[in-house]
Amino acid sequence: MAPKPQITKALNAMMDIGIPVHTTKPVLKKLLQVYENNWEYIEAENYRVLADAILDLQESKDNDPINKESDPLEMQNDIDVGSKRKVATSSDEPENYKKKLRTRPEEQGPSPLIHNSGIHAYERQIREDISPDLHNVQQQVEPVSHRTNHRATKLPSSEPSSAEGNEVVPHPHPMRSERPRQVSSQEISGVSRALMLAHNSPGQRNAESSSLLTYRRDRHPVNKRMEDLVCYKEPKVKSGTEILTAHGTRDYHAAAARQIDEPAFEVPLAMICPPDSVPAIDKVPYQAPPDIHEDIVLFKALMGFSWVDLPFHAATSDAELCGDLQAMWDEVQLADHRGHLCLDGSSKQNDCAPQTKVSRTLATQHADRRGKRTVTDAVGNNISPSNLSSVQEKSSTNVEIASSAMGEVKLSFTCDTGALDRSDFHMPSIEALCKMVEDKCLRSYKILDPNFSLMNIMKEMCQCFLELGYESREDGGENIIRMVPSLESLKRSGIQHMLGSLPACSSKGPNGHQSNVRVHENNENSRSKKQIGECSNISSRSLIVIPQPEIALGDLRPAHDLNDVTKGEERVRISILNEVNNQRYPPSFHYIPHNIVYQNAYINLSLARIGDENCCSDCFGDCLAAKIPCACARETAGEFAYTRDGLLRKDFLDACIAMHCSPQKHHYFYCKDCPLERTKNEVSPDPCKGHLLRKFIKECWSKCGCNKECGNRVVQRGIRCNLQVFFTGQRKGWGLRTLEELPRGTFACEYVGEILTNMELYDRTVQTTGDAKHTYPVLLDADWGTEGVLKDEEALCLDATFYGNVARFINHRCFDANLIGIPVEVETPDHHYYHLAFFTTRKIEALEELTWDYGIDFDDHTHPVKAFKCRCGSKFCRDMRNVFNDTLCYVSYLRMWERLLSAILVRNDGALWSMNQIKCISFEASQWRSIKAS
Ligand SMILES: C[S@@+](CC[C@H](N)C(=O)[O-])C[C@H]1O[C@@H](n2cnc3c(N)ncnc32)[C@H](O)[C@@H]1O
Repeated sequence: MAPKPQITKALNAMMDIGIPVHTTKPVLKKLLQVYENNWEYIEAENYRVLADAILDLQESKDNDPINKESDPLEMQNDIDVGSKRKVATSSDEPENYKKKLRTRPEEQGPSPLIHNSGIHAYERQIREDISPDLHNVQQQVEPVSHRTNHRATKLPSSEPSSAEGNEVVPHPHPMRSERPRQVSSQEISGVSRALMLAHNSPGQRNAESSSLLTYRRDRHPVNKRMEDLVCYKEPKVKSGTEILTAHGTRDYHAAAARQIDEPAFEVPLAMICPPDSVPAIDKVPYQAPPDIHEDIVLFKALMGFSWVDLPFHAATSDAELCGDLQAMWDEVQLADHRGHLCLDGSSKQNDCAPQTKVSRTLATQHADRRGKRTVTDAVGNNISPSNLSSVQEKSSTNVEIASSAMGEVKLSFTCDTGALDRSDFHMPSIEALCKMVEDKCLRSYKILDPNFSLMNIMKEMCQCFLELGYESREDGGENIIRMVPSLESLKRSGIQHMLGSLPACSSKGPNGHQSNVRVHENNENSRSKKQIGECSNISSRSLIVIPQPEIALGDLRPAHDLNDVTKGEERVRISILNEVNNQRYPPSFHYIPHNIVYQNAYINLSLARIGDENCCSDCFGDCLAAKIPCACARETAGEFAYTRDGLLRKDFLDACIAMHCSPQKHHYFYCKDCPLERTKNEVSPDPCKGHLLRKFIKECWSKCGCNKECGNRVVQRGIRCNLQVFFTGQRKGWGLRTLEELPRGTFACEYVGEILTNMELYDRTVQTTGDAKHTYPVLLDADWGTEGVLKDEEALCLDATFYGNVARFINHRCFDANLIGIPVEVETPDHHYYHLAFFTTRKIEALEELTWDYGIDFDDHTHPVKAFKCRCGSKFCRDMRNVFNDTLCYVSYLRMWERLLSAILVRNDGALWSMNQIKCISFEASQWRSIKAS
């Protein structure tokens, strides 16, 4: 009579691998008879003999049609476990066991439901309930109370079964010569070995698996949890197609069963080499070595689940999971004493890609055993192309999802992407892959169409994988990994269009079949990249689905050409660069090199209006070369504004700067009937608040006799500096900078935009939201004071919000900006309309941001354009919201109010100061304050 604990242990060991008590018991009984109760044989290698015997028996029974109807196991399956018999009679048990032993998915139909939770409960219960009576098991013959149908079950066997009918012929211990039948270790089936390794009890497990077991049971109880998995869908296996099955802990049965009647080799799609896509490295016809399935089975048994079954627990962070997977992987490598190629020296790419490693290793050890030449994969592991080529070209897209009562969710997918048959593919890093997917998808989900589906995201991810893989790399291209061309065309969905990931029409893949998968445009014009740039301010984590039926095609266009925002409209290229964040593009707008009239603006360009006094028709060549300045210099007091070097004359520039910086010194003028105030209140407009009087430059033009290269034609020749649009990172958005040193007085660019009337601007400002806040319109009011009463269509302004040039990127700076806007008369002698040209107020270093003073009154809350909070950083900043941060300035400001208050009191005539007067005092005070502060 065997001691009780030995029976319990044996039953538990079999339970651990899914063999129920009622199946184990009769076999165990037989074994004990054969071995004359010598437990040493039975316990050896974690009950290998017992497991083999059970499986062999089942195999022989399946092959014996006569005995199928009278299964001795069935006859004995209901073993008395004393008063707690209910465990063995659980209705779940036989069915579950049968399902566990199901082999190929084909046999199960497309989407069978496998309820394994019952098994788990059963096992747990058995452990608790095994009766003390069990030690008598081999002497007892139990009545049949419960029949289990194992007929559909197909159990694997590594060697021809020696069972005769129902007779159990155990495998003897391989290490003992006196055993009844010697079996070499090579003959041990993969299944048996896997069972042994996976289920060594702590006291018995050998060095191979002990650490793994420790990991599985102690460090990470995932395997236990995985027993609760309920598979909702299993992958469809296409004829001749190898897939990775994902059936949790019981997969070794399927793999082992496949071993019997069909060649199987499980590798992820990413590792599959099409037969003819790999150069003639290995032309020897490939024969699957007999032990490849052992590897698969062994690995799965060790891991407790196949690589696609890695459990994801809600409470497990990515980093933890990666760490766990890495640990598992290390265990597996340790456990595999045959010294397969492992990931020594692997790159960081592998840190979070255990599935790839696993499959690679299976492939590589497989290839190595055959002693054939191999190719290396992206991390330097050898891969036999012929091994991989045994997998068919075509496969499908599959998603599996499983969850347990404990709240775990398992998601795995195999996505065929219709990859191109190219040899330049390399394995991208998981980090790069994730980032690309995030960029492509998540950040772009400002709006999702109703057809959005997770499947599309997965396909997108696979496509990103490919795109990264085919991008140029720096490692010399030694690692060759091929992809299997797609079987199915990916169905186009609205989201893919929205994301810019697909072209308007589908394309044909190299293998001829239609593929909607876009081959990534690896240039700055990529639609997806445009989307990224436009939407990057959207949180990458917030997926808010807003159904929107139609997306205009124009939305898919890149916002700008990053190499040249001018689209070739200027003589120079002006690039766009963001070194601060991932917002690739500035807001979209139409680049125009010259002003255009929006609608009602009146500009009289007739040549007839230009009299002789307003041009130099007698001049020839370069007017600046003439001894006497021509008529065109009359505007600037008989001297040209420009030097022979094309710079602004110093005294002219100084005067302009002085007028700008000290407007209170009589440089303001007041309209009798201010167009600006009229727009605000047509019926009873406020008095004019004043406009800054400015000096004009007059350039020679078409009616002049000089040539185009005349020194008095600077602004009209356009931009010549090397400029760049860049992201400031100072909460000012984009800005403009120079890439070269600019001397003082250099013409940088003109402010170009739509020419609007004041009324039009007012309407637009009131109505427009969104992008409008990104620009700041300019009043062409430099000469309103001398023009008398301007009609509405003559009171003009420029708005570069929708149409504009590079000047729309120039940010504001109070007082000490490095650019100054100077009115330039070119085509018209009157000053209703003029060009606003920016000149440098000082020498500007390369890479310095260009700024100009918009002339904003930050205290004027009646202005149609609401002032932004100034972040110019100037110590002369006029924005009081900044000023109040400075204690000294605050005190000064208080003093100013004290002065103002006393002035009011002194007047004592009952009259209040006008707003203009107050502002004037305020202005002076702020200047004084600034000086004190500095
Ligand atoms: C002509 S645009 C300049 C380009 C703009 N930064 C962009 O990203 O497109 C004017 C707008 O830039 C921003 N801006 C310009 N200067 C600024 C400053 N000193 N502080 C804060 N924002 C500024 C304001 O939003 C303003 O309406």
